[in-house]
Amino acid sequence: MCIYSFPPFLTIALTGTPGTGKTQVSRLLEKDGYSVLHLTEFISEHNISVERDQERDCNVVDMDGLEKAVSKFQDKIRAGFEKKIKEMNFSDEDFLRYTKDPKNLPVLVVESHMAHCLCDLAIVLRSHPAVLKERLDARGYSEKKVHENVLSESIDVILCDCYDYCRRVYEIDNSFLKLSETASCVKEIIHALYEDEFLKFKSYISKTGEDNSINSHEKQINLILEPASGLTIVEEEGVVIYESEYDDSVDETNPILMKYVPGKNDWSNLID
Ligand SMILES: Nc1ncnc2c1ncn2[C@@H]1O[C@H](COP(=O)(O)OP(=O)(O)OP(=O)(O)O)[C@@H](O)[C@H]1O
Repeated sequence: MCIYSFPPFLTIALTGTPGTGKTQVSRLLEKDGYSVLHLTEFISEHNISVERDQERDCNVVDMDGLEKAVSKFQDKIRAGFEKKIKEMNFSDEDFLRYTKDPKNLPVLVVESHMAHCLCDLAIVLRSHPAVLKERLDARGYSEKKVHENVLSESIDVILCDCYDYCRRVYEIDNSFLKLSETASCVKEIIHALYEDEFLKFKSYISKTGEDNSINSHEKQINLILEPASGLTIVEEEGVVIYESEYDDSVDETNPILMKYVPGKNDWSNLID
């Protein structure tokens, strides 16, 4: 589920099969000043696991409880950004320049192999199965657990999930990238995505004649953007919420799916 206001606050999933580097890469982002939520830590801090799956050697999570807790956390971070922005009298151009600094970017990166279930935008880290196997073996995982994860990466399980849950999905194959290079790719996508969503929302507002001043936060502006099929629009108190039906009927969902090739992407393709 996502809620739109202007300027947009985006929640972006950094997802991928275990071992693809989400934790390490997100630590690098954090160091640079990006807001990051590490879901696994968040779940244990908030006691959201309901039981232990002994066979799979992992915790079973209460997804409703998790969604509520993340949404509360997201509201807190968003309010912090909005308070800061409100105090400054930016033009749109100045605002975009200001958000080039990660500390000022109204984006929350949620890092976990299930982060995409909570976000409508996703960056998927991918690694060649042979590379992934090496990394997971080095962690001392059981043969069964390594096999399950390598198989899952081979048949695009997380990517397919993203395709169901999210409206925009980006893949980065980091098999032959350094961690810092992977982090640079992620940063480039985050900023391009933010700018694109900002301009798209702005253009919508201009067309509909809504108040387009970025200081008009008191009133959240109605933004009716075309949802990907499979998403329904719900309007609550002037805020538009896109709800995805998380069931088999959404397999016709058509998010933008892009492979990120460092230095080769033409971001004008981002605009749908
Ligand atoms: N180019 C690379 N990109 C990502 N990880 C890399 C790379 N090269 C080596 N690694 C190593 O692979 C491992 C990835 O572990 P990490 O915990 O970040 O993965 P993860 O996707 O967060 O896994 P989990 O979901 O289990 O937390 C680390 O030990 C990291 O140093």
